[in-house]
Amino acid sequence: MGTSLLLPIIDLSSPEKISTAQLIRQACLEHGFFYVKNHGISEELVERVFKESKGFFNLPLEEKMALLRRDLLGYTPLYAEKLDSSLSSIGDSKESFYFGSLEGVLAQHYPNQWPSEGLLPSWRQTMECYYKNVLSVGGKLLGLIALALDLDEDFFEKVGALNDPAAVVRLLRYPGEVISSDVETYGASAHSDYGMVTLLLTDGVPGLQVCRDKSKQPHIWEDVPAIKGAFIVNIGDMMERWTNGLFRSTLHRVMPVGKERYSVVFFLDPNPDCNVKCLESCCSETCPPRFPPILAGDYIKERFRLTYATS
Ligand SMILES: O=C(O)CCC(=O)C(=O)O
Ligand SMILES: [Fe+2]
Repeated sequence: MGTSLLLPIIDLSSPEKISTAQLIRQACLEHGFFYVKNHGISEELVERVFKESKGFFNLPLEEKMALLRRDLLGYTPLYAEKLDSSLSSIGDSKESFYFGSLEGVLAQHYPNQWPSEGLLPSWRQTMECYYKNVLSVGGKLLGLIALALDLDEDFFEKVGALNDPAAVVRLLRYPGEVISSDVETYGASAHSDYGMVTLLLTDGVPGLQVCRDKSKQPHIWEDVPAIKGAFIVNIGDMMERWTNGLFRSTLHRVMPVGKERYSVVFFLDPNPDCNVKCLESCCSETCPPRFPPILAGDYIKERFRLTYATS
């Protein structure tokens, strides 16, 4: 493994919103990655989520295949996805399960697929509870990110991003053993996340690495160790577009370390009808917008198409 990166730690319970927002600003300018502690989600709930996730991935393959991903939600088997579509290797060495909105228009259009209660009796209840909790943490964080950009705290509500947001939990399992192949395989190949902000929990097994300067070759990869109880948070590409590249959506990947690894990712993406366009405070005559305005739904659709096109 490479060198470990000491990322800033944000205390979400701090009553000092302005100074917390300042710390977030610094973290987003420098790394696009930071830790969030004291977020209010109990350790007990997190343990239950990991336990239920293991229960699901331990099911026979045919049970998991019965929940194969449809309209973005459900099970993706090993090697189904290639996050770095430029690679010639087989897909990434991981299996996953996505679930999303519990209520609202998106929940109606994209209904969740749940494992049967007969197989995993407390699964749905645990996952729904986690979804509600992590969505609330994500909303709080976006308020601070808005403050960090000198915007009103409810900016992302006002532009419609959080009105029925496209928020998704993704359970991941990386197998310990990797198939032998002539080309290098990854747990998750190099990518940046697509949305606004991502909140990640891992079981402590290493493997996550970030590349702080994607424009510099060769890429330099640094390890991001887990901190027990804290989220690893990173900025996504749509936030980078909103901020004209001021807030960084940092390249990251998961390397296989010869040990099974579980993680739980929460992607907080804007409502599909939200128009993501450069913030006025982030552009000027000398620094014009680098990205044209785009509807969040169109942007996400295209990114998913590229990720799954080559599998
Ligand atoms: O599993 C991890 O630690 C990171 C996963 C990730 O980056 C992703 O799914 O976008
Ligand atoms: Fe990611």
